[in-house]
Amino acid sequence: MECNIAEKLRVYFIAGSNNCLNHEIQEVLEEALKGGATLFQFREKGPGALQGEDKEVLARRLLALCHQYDVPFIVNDDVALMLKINADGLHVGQEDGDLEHIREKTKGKLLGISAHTLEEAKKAVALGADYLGVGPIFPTETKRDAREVMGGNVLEQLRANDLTIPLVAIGGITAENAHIAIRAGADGVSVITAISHADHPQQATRNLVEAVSHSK
Ligand SMILES: C=C1C=NC(C(F)(F)F)=NC1=N
Ligand SMILES: [Mg+2]
Repeated sequence: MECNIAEKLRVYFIAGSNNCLNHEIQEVLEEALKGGATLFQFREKGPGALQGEDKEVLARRLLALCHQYDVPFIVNDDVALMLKINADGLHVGQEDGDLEHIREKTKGKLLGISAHTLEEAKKAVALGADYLGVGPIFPTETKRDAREVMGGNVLEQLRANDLTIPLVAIGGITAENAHIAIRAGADGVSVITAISHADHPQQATRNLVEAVSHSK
């Protein structure tokens, strides 16, 4: 991953097959890529999520689509799948099993780790994360076990404590509130619902790209 990671985090679309209501995930992803999404995370979990072979087949198809648009493909949680399909990176939460060796397991790949507090952020930096996912910034319907809503506070606290690692905000983010996360110190925003539930995912993505670039 030669590119500037902070740039890649600008509009980070995250989805699994069960997040896409109006269209198939492949259609939604292609629309998001056309709309300027800079990174994609395959997060196949929760009710109705695919498993095993079906999950791998879908992952391979979406990875190929991302690479047609020169956008890196990140896998959520599933290290084995990430390695098996040679994805571009992995995103894990602090509770996702033994993180002690996660850096060596993901050598040469992009590694994102979730952080909800300054302490968790420092731990993730020590583990060798390339970026941190910080949130939930606003209330979210998507992640059922989300921690308490934080607004821009933790982002500001991380920057005030001289953390310079690339940060992406997550949790209830829309084109209307994205500027709050960027002004608080995030390099970009990640979204599930704002794109996956949109009637027009390409326009929804364009709106997010605009909102982020006008907040810088
Ligand atoms: C729980 C999560 C927190 N942050 C992120 C990301 F935006 F990628 F950093 N992805 C997740 N799945
Ligand atoms: Mg997780």
